[in-house]
Parts: sequence; C-alpha cells; structure tokens
Amino acid sequence: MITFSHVTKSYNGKRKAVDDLHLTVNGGEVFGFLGPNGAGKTTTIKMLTGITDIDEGSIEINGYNITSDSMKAKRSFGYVPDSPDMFLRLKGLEYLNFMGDIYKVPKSLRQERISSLASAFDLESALGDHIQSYSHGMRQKVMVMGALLHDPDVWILDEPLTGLDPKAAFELKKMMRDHANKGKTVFFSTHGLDVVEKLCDRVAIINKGQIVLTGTMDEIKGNFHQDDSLEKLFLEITKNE
Ligand SMILES: Nc1ncnc2c1ncn2[C@@H]1O[C@H](COP(=O)(O)OP(=O)(O)OP(=O)(O)O)[C@@H](O)[C@H]1O
Repeated sequence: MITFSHVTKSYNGKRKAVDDLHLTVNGGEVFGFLGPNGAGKTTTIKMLTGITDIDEGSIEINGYNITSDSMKAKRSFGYVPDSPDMFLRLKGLEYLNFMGDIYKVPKSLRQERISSLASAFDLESALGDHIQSYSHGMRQKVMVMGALLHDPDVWILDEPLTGLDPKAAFELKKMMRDHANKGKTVFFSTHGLDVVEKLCDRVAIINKGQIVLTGTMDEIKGNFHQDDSLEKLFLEITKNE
C-alpha cells in the first residue's frame, strides 16, 4: 500500500512540479499513473522512492514513512527508474549480484530468481556481457530483474514498458498482474493508454503537478461520454488552455 498525503515539491522555488498530491494506492491493485510530458510523474516517483526530498506532506509505503523510516520503507519496494542507463560498466550478472547483496537475497534463492526472470525476458545468454553493450530494451530488462530480485511487496515502475519488445512487455505485464493478484501493490507511470485500459485496476491522471482524475476505467469513462476512447478523454482532461 502507498499513501501520499498532501505532497508538494518545487524545484528552485519555482512553479510547483507536484502540487498537493493526495492519493492512496491499495494492495491488490495495478495502479497506472498517467500524464503528459512534464506533468510531475517522475518527480512524484522520485519523492516516493526517497531520491528527492519532499517539500510538504508525507508518503508512506506499507505503513513506513519514506522520510522518517526510510530504511524500512526502502526495503519494502522495488524500483525501476525511467532511464536504464546505469551501472554500464558492470556485467548483467554482476549488477544482479550487487542488487542481491544490497537486499540480502540468499545465494540459492538469488540463483533461482535470476534464472526464472532471465528466462522470462530471454536474457540468459547476455548476463555475462557488460550492460554497456546492451540495447535499451535489454538494459530495461536487467533493471526490472534487479528491482524484483528481493521479491518486494511494492513495485514502483517509471515507464517500465518503454523499449521492451512485445514478448518482454507481455511477460512484465503478466508479472504485474500476478503480483497484484497476490494482494501486493504495483504503481507505474506510463504514456501507454492501451496498457492502462487493459492492465490497470485504477488510474490517476496528473496534469501540471495536480491530480485531475482518479478512479477505475469505468468511473473515469462515467464522467464523460461512455463511447469516448481513453485517448480522447486523456486529451480532453489534460488540454492546457
Ligand atoms: N531537476 C529538475 N530541476 C528543475 N526542474 C525540474 C527538474 N526535474 C523536473 N523538473 C520540472 O518539473 C516538472 C515535472 O517534471 P517531471 O519530470 O516530474 O514530469 P513527467 O511527468 O515525469 O514528464 P515526462 O513524461 O516528460 O517524463 C517539469 O516542469 C520539469 O521541467
């Protein structure tokens, strides 16, 4: 479960990148976080993961405050950043072992999870190569593997499907669904409206730092003409006058 309580953030004292964000994401949900470029999605996720300080308000992950109880909060989630271009000098397997060490995943369990994730993502033969030599999609896959290695309760994924080939995207979406079906939490940002429609239990739409709509797809569509596509609704909701 994730709780945002009146969270606000500005950069350099300028316009608020996130403005009074108030939202609960429940266990058992795949929750989509949608918004146009510059809306505040990554800023929200950076505050949620403790990378960026919060100016006002608070965030709890599984009941742990990310600011005052940060170690416990951080242990309970896995995070995939929006750019997978990290740890380029490490080999895939070195990176995964590094993540396994950080999260104290026992060696035998680690081996089992790496094998199963690598097989799902068709990455077995690349794990001995440097991440630098990987394609964007392969880097994305290894970041997802690293984030999920300690089997965290809460998944926080910043545009996780970008750059994935259809098989990997299918596998990841299935994993997200399965994780939520176990009562766990999946929170992800995306620009993919069709993904949201097919995969999410609930969505929030953010525009200019403020949540403009939250609900199930049916609830959101209920506010408009039922026949409208999500794309049309999204454009209507986020149009900047
Ligand atoms: N480090 C930073 N310094 C100053 N301004 C920033 C910084 N990071 C983000 N911003 C500003 O904050 C606002 C929100 O940006 P953010 O990256 O959170 O949006 P986003 O919804 O993730 O966008 P995108 O879909 O393009 O990734 C934007 O106006 C952006 O220019």
